[in-house]
Order: sequence, then C-alpha cells, then structure tokens
Amino acid sequence: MYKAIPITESISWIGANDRETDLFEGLWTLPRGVSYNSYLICDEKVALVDTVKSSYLTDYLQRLRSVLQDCKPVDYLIVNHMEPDHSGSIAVMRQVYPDLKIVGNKKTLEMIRAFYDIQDNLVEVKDGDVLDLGTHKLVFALIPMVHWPETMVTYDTTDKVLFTCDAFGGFGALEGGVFDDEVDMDFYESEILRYFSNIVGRYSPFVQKAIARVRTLDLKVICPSHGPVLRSNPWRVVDLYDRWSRHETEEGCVVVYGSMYGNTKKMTDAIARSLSEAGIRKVAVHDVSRANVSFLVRDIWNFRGLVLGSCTYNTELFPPMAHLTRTLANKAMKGRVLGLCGSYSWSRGALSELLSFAEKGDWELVEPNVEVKSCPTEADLEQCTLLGQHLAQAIRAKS
Ligand SMILES: Cc1cc2nc3c(=O)[nH]c(=O)nc-3n(C[C@H](O)[C@H](O)[C@H](O)COP(=O)(O)O)c2cc1C
Repeated sequence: MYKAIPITESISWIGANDRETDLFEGLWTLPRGVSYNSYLICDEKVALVDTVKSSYLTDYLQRLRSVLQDCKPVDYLIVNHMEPDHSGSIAVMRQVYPDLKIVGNKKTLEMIRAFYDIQDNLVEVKDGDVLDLGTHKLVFALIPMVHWPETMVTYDTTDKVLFTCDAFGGFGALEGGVFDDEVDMDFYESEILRYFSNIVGRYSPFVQKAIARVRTLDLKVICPSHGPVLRSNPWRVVDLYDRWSRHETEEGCVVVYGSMYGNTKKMTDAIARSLSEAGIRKVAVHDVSRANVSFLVRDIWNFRGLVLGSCTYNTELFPPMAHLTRTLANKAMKGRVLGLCGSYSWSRGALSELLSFAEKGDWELVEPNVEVKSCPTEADLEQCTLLGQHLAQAIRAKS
C-alpha cells in the first residue's frame, strides 16, 4: 500500500515513480526514470494540485486515500499544466469524484475540453486570483510558455509553498527520498539541467519572466511536478534556472563527431587534444552515433564551447549529426562558441551543412573550418590544432 508523504501539516506528496518509460515525450532517455509529483492540500475544502500519468493512477489513488477517508470528497483539482504526464488522470479523477471542480486558466480549460471532452464544473482563474480552501489561500500566477501556453504556478500563502509543475523539476525517479535534503542533489541537479535543456530551455526568455515573479514570493518550499521537493534550499534551483536561462555557461567544450571509419574522429581528437593543451580542463568528447541526444543537449547547454565534426553521407551531413543540429537549432542557444570540421571523398556536403547550421543560429564561429578529403594529412591535423587553440582563446574571452 503506497502512502502519502507529508510536506507540511496539511500538504502531502502523492506522486508516482516511473521506471518503465524509456523515452520521455518519446524522445528523451530516462536511464533512472522520472517522477510525476502531485500534491494534496487538506483543509475545509480539499484540493489536488495536478495529477499523474494515467498508467500510475492506481498508485496515485492509493496515496490519496491513505490521507483522505473514502467518503471524503476532493473539492478542487488545480491544473497547472496540461501535458498528459500531469493531466492524464483528470478524466478518471472526475469519474471517481463526480463533483470535482477543475481549476485552470482560460487556456487550460480550452485544452481540457479538447483533450478530455470535459465541459462542466470548470473554474476559470486569472492571474492573481485567490482560491480560499479555509485556512489555505491559494494564489495563481500565469507563467506562459514554461512550458506550454497555459502553464501557471500555484502559491499557498499560508504554508508558503509554491507548486511549479514543470519549472524547477528534473528527470530521475525518486529513490526513497523525496526532499532535497534526503537525496543526492549532485545527481538530481544534473538531471534538472538535462530536463531544463531538453524540455524548457527553448523558452528561456519566458523562464526569466517566471523567475522574476517567483523572486517576489516569500517561499519555504518549492513543489515541482518532477524530481525532489525543494525544502532545504528552494532558491538554489531557482538560481540554477536563472543562470541557465540567461545562457550563462561553464568554461569547457563539448566535442561531438560523426564518423563511420574513424577519419573524422582523428580530426576531432586532434581538436580535443589542442583544447586540453591550451588549458581547457573540461572537455567532453561524444560519438554522435552512440551518445543519446538528451545528454548531448545537456552538456552543450552547460559548456561555452562546441565542436561539431561530421563525415559526408550520401551527399549530406551524417544522419545522427543532422538530427543533433536540428535539435540544437530548435533549442535556440545563445552566446556559445563553435568550431567545425568535416570530411568527404568526392562530392563534399558535411561541412557546408554545418556552416549553414552555424549561420542560422546565434553561434560565434571560430576559424579555421577544417575540411578533409578522406583522411586528414599532417597539415590538416595542424589546422585542427589551430582550431583548438582559437577555440580555447574564444572560450576564455567569454568568461
Ligand atoms: C555510405 C557512405 C556514403 C558516402 N557518401 C559520400 C558522399 O555522398 N559524398 C562524399 O564526398 N563522400 C561520401 N562518403 C565518403 C566519406 O564521407 C569519406 O570517406 C569520409 O572521409 C569518411 O569519414 P569517416 O572515416 O569519419 O567515416 C561516403 C562514405 C560512405 C561509407
């Protein structure tokens, strides 16, 4: 029997841990799972904040019922975000609690109608509106595009708890510990960065607006919908989100190569060695065919420098490299330095596509761009060394 975990006297965590889904949103790998956090506020009126992915409904109801008697109804379901990993149990919850009032903003309610065909007992709230549960007064703040247009946060003014849904959350199922002071936060912070860069980073200007709102609040606890509940130092993750969404980067360089027979790899290895000789201590080299794009995006978000090297494949960029550049273009990263190299045997293709990727984004392109026919010569490798040196200078200049 699963039980609720108390956060304050009247607020409990009633989430679920998913270690079965391999790919979040069908895209982002989950080697250590993900949690779907939902919260219960017990007052004169009872409110739930978000739900869980539908496949975890049974666990969820067990946790809910460990606090509420079967006969006690849930009055409100507050929907901070409509992505189905949080909203997936809404329709069944309405069947379990037929009088349940579903609370959301105008855009949330439009989505509830479209996703779940729920038309009645919908309560529309606006930015700044208050929902009175008795002792607890909940205030709603709209934070559009962190991560969908309808996203909002809910602030409990009584216990000073902020329910933030996707904001400040991360990958990684909860492995016994639920609070930041109970778990290895080094692991969860790297998973929070991976979540931020994969899911929310594209919307960084909106994250900045949301952070400005959050900073005005007197906070004791942040309750995100994925990852640990932040009660010992809630501002730590807000500060990290602030840095990441301002595109503040660490001194270091990610080197990613796409290579079938090792010739392009020789070039990127020479660049990595040169970066290291020039004193860049944090150099992460990845084979684009083997590294999961989720971790590549995380590292690239974190570090100031990026090197992309690709062979030509059927006149184009090597397919996994094409996937990476497309993913990166969608993330709209700013303020990073980029070095490029490519190889071919007859038609060319890889380097010109990498250059057009660089032109379309906000990258500081560092020269020389190195293009090699079949196998790099000593002279080509010297060019790679030169590129590494120039990258190291550019990375330092941006410190
Ligand atoms: C399946 C395949 C398709 C290729 N297509 C092209 C091509 O369209 N144009 C070209 O110039 N070279 C092409 N090449 C040659 C490679 O791009 C070239 O040999 C490169 O140096 C290989 O680098 P690598 O050893 O890092 O894989 C192709 C090679 C292979 C194996």
